[in-house]
Amino acid sequence: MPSTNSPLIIALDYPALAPALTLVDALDPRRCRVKIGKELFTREGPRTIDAMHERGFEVFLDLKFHDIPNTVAGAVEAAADRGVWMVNVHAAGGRRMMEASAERLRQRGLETRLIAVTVLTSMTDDELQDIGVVGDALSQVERLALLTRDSGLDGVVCSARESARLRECCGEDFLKVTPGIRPASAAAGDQRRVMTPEAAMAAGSTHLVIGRAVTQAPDPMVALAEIERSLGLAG
Ligand SMILES: O=C(O)c1cc(=O)[nH]c(=O)n1[C@@H]1O[C@H](COP(=O)(O)O)[C@@H](O)[C@H]1O
Repeated sequence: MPSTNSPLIIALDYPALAPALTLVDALDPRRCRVKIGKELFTREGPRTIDAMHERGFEVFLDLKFHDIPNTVAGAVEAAADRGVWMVNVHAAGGRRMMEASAERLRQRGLETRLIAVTVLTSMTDDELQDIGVVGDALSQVERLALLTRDSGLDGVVCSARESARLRECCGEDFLKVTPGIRPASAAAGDQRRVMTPEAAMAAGSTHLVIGRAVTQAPDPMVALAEIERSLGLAG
């Protein structure tokens, strides 16, 4: 499978495989990776992963596992056995859950990257208070990122607004996968902690997850090319 140096991950949030393939067949696996999330996976299952691999794309399986250690380690192992490039869990599942998952991949010699969601990019400081979190999003993300790093994972999902802080406390190599990416002209929708692609890369994000700004654009390929141009990536 050809690997790509592009930081771009296109979120295939579609209700069926057919429209996802329509987009993917216009994309180039040397220019981006793709993300399969809860909606597409629940409707169409593991064949979605195989369809992307057949087309040469590396896959981020975004199912955000959050359960007891034994269950999550088994789910992470199952994802890795399907050959995905990256899989995620919720850092709120705690140290033992994350350690068990990372250890399972190591024992099996599986190279799938394992990352943890810190604070969802749709959440605000007020919403964190509602669920009993003391402190703002930035300090909660930092706390969970350090826990994730100490549990032996490869990185986190966070908003780009936290990338600069995490670069300082967790280093350049620790993956900072950032959704909530919005070109200046795009609507935020349900996202709250958003940033433009250029600002996110400058802040230290290692990967940008981009969904509706491309998939819902009048011409997705024009929208993607514009993002690549803004980042100085060869189109
Ligand atoms: O883990 C994720 O990918 C994720 C974490 C997070 O905190 N926020 C977030 O938006 N995501 C995902 O990233 C994608 C963002 O999509 P857009 O808002 O359309 O760009 C969706 O597929 C979300 O499920």
